[in-house]
Amino acid sequence: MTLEFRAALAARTMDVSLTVGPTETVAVMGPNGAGKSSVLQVLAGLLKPDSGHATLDGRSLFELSPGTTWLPPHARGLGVLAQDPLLFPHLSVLDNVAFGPRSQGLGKVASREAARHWLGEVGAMELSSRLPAQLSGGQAQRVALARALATDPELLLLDEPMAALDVNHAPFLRSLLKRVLAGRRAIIVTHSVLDALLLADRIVVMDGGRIVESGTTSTVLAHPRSAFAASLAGLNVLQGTLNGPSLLMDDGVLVTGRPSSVPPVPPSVGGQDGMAAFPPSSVSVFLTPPHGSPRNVFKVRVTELEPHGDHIRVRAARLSADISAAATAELALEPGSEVFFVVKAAEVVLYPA
Ligand SMILES: Nc1ncnc2c1ncn2[C@@H]1O[C@H](COP(=O)(O)OP(=O)(O)OP(=O)(O)O)[C@@H](O)[C@H]1O
Repeated sequence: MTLEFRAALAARTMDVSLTVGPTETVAVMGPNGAGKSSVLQVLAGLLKPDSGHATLDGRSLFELSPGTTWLPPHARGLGVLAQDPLLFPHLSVLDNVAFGPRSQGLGKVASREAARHWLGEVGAMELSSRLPAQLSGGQAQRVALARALATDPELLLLDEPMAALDVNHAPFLRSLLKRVLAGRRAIIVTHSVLDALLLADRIVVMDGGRIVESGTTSTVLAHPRSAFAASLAGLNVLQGTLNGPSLLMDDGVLVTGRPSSVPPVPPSVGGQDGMAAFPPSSVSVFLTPPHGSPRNVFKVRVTELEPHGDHIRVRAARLSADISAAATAELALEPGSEVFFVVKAAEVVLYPA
């Protein structure tokens, strides 16, 4: 039993197909304007696509061709938690949470009982009689989570739920979400790799209104295929054609590496599209090309220098190197410098695209 979803909307250049299992949490990630929120809006019934359909455990949420079904938001069996808690300002915390069960036809007493249960689950029982204006941002978000869960939704939609919280409140909500998402079906839009790591079973990367990559969180971070996932994973990633222990890039540069073994990937077939990944910390920077052991040498022009932990990150178009401040000074690096990025073959992991 799953969520099956497909939607295309020309006005937002969106065309997405997505399946989510009964107890799966999927993180939707991608650059600004990729279409992540639009996917949630279509699922929530707030944005109508040109075509597509969605079924939740066999029940149709919408079907735009050939017939037309379009369930209104409240009839979809969803819980929504956005960046803004959007609580009803005139209702107490208890009544905000009781609102959903009450709308589903539960009696007043039973609805309040359910609300108390969920307020207890999110550690907000003592806030029951307050009005939303009397809550901190973190408290309001916890109440909004209780409200989203109180209707026992078949699918929880979370749109950057931690984004508006300060650094002190975010960890608490994150661990709370980890607990409540276990065994539930959820889609979380997030810019945070930490949220994806801790909360999601699978990452879907969107770009330009389409899904460009999808896989278990660990696979996507270990073997990124899109530029966005590579940046999330903090890796340099190059694209080309696999041939034995090397990758031939479109510009004719040959990258030597070792086939990936974790998780197992099929042995590479010559001529197959593939990727080569290596961390910026494995890259050395030279002013002249070095000789010796099997190493990959990329002639590059430095575009940017920026602090990165206790190192300096040297950026050059699609590659980055992390080197010490002393080495940066010794090489007299600055934007525009022509240098050689050097990485040992043993540090480069090759895998199919
Ligand atoms: N209300 C709107 N009306 C028209 N176009 C919109 C509207 N909201 C978003 N868009 C457009 O739809 C596309 C997808 O936007 P969306 O907000 O879904 O992306 P996103 O991945 O959630 O971005 P972000 O990370 O910045 O929130 C973008 O091109 C955006 O400009």
